[in-house]
Amino acid sequence: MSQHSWGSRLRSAIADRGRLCVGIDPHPSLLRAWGLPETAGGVETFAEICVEAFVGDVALVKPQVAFFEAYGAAGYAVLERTISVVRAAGTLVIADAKRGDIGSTMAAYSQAWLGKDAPLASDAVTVSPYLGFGALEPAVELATEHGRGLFVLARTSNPEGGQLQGARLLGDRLLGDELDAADLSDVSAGEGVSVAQSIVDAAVAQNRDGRDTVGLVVGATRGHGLDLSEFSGPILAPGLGAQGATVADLAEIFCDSRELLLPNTSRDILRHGPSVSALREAAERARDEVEKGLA
Ligand SMILES: O=c1ccn([C@@H]2O[C@H](COP(=O)(O)O)[C@@H](O)[C@H]2O)c(=O)[nH]1
Repeated sequence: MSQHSWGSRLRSAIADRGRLCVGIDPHPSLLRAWGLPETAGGVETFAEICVEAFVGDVALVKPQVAFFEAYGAAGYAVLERTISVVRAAGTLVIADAKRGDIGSTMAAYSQAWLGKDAPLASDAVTVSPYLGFGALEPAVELATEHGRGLFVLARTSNPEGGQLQGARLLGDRLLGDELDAADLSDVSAGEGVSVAQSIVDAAVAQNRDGRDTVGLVVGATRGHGLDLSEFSGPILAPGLGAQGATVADLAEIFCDSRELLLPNTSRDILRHGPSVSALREAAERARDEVEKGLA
């Protein structure tokens, strides 16, 4: 078992460099805006500029795997190098890969993203619980063993997420048309726990060892409607900037759960590139604004 838990590593990184998590998202439109080709080579230059601008200034970066994966093996090679350089410099990497599968396959995904010496090994990875929270167990075990973390999608920042994540459960069944009248007779409208809340509750149970291995993804774009009072683990909150959320929204939405709150912003910083100094200044401004707004 690694000496340092994910929670303690995060606390120390936040104390040193604040809680902002800056995205490394090489969107095709950003490559064009930065005068780079839409190739793996363009993505490599983009990532190198981001590393120069952000490493040492912010506590965490979050490469969006999709934008590297788009270029196949060459894109993955760039991602491997980026993760490795950032981690070697002491900045934490959250790989935004949103992996989730049946348990036996999840074990392989866990090795890929959280294995000790795996080529893509990151400090944390985003995972989807929609094959069942229990199917994530291999990832929870490996992350715990190596002092790394998971961020489980609970209430995502996109408007489409609400239909599924806000659906209510009766026991472990969805409340809806498929239940007969007898099932519903003792359940009044609005009763039952939401799917998203059931993810929160499962994360609370996993974190009882005090290591805060299991974090949540809760978007900053709207009121989440969740009871987070029992959850003291990390919360990755995307949506700041390009998706419309502000620091004032963060302060309001996460009024009771700020200790390990990690607001994420990507395009709103990246639009300042390709100048390294302009990117760094934008990240520092956002970092300081978040610290002030959540103090
Ligand atoms: O609920 C979620 C989960 C993940 N994301 C990811 O975060 C960034 C946000 O980028 P912006 O440019 O700041 O909008 C991106 O990589 C998403 O895939 C999210 O937005 N919402």
